[in-house]
Amino acid sequence: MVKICCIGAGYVGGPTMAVIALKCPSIEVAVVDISVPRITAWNSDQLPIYEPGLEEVVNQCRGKNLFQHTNVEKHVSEADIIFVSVNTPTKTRGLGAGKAADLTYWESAARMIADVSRSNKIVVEKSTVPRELLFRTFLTLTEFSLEGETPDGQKAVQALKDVYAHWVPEGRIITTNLWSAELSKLAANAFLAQRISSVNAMSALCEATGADVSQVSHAIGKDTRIGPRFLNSSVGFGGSCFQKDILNLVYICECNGLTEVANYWKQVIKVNDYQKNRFVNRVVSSMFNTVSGKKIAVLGFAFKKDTGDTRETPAIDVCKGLLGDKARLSIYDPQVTEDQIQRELSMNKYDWDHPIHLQPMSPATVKQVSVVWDAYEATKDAHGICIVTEWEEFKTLDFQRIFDNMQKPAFVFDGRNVVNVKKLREIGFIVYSIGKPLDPWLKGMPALA
Ligand SMILES: NC(=O)c1ccc[n+]([C@@H]2O[C@H](COP(=O)([O-])OP(=O)(O)OC[C@H]3O[C@@H](n4cnc5c(N)ncnc54)[C@H](O)[C@@H]3O)[C@@H](O)[C@H]2O)c1
Ligand SMILES: O=c1ccn([C@@H]2O[C@H](COP(=O)(O)OP(=O)(O)O[C@H]3O[C@H](CO)[C@@H](O)[C@H](O)[C@H]3O)[C@@H](O)[C@H]2O)c(=O)[nH]1
Repeated sequence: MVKICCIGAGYVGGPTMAVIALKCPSIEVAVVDISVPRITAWNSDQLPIYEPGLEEVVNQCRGKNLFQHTNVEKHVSEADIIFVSVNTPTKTRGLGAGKAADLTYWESAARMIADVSRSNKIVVEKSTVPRELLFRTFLTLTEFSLEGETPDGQKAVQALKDVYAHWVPEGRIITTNLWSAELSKLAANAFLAQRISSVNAMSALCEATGADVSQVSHAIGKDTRIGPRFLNSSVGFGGSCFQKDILNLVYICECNGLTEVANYWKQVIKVNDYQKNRFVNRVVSSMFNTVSGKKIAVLGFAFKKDTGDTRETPAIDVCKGLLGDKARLSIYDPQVTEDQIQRELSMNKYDWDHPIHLQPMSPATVKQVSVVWDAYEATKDAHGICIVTEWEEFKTLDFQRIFDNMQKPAFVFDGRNVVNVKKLREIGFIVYSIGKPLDPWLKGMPALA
């Protein structure tokens, strides 16, 4: 039986291995991690990650051909194929700070593989690691063959293809050289993020002119060369990948002396920051230029719907912006705990990407923030509502009931275009919906970042 071991039981390692186990009953999959709480959670009914369908997949395979362990060395030494999916945060200090990947965790995993391996191993890199470093680290630590060019390398490529061929059609498994693979990954995310920054840049222009960004997206999406997907204007993109991958791309460009290319991609992040600032400024300027002491309900904290993941979520910047203006926040998200929200709001930029067990145990609680388990509780007596994540349940809230229980004038700031603006205005709300024609109240209150 082929044995796969995955180092890192996080957002990538956990679900990827669950799918491999499901699709390949003939392969034994061990997921290992240095974090005891994370492994304990994977072995419990409360998985450490929320994703629709994940629990069902794990339940089907756990104990059969899918196992989660903390004994990292044992399972690495027994495996034929080792996936590395440890975290590679953005460096916070030193060379490449704010751009390059911090490879501390990755290097320790690589050293451990070299230490415990007594037979040939295929190492599959899932972490975002610059190929030069990968190459050098393994070359110096082991007798290592890289790329598909050598006969051993070809065998490794075939073994990996055989795993994916269990469910991916042959024609869709692409093999490339290492630089192409690395740049493809970074470019895919950079292109997607650029698309969102483009539509978000249009949203500002729509507000200034009276156009409706949803209509513009719909119209341009009809052109098959553009396509309709990934054109939803928002308060900004988040998630663990887009910003980090663009920063990596920028770093590679700069290392190659390509300043103009680096600046082009940097602009995607700048527009994303602009969009988050613009949203906060709209809130503050609409509410008589001050939110000091006012209760603001924040609906949604995850970086997108259907996940409890809060890494780089725009909610962090929105909340910090409002807290900076001394607002009191009441936050509700169906999948994010109070501890997680408090942790995010008290953490420095980039610290989030370190494993949770290496973060401060009890982060300082942000006193102006309360976290509640119900949208009605969050909005009770609030002066304004900010919708930051597009959870389906926010579309079907009883807004009349919410309006009746709020301070007046009652404001809704929809950062995800989920509410029915017309209906809410009829109820009596003053509504701002990103990229939509402005409420008469908001006209003449320009919110520039
Ligand atoms: N999140 C995504 O969708 C995504 C997609 C593609 C690639 N990536 C890349 O994959 C990597 C992992 O991302 P993630 O989102 O799963 O991160 P994560 O923080 O959720 O998980 C990483 C895990 O690795 C563990 N770990 C760290 N060092 C270890 C070691 N030496 N031995 C054993 N375990 C160790 C940590 O405890 C943590 O549980 C990152 O480099 C990321 O950039 C992420
Ligand atoms: O029209 C859109 C689509 C997305 N978003 C936002 O963009 C961010 C990223 O969304 P999405 O790409 O769906 O989530 P990720 O899980 O970050 O997935 C991205 O990053 C992964 C890790 O690299 C890749 O595997 C995926 O292909 C890539 O889409 C989120 O904040 C979304 O709310 C928008 O604002 N408007």
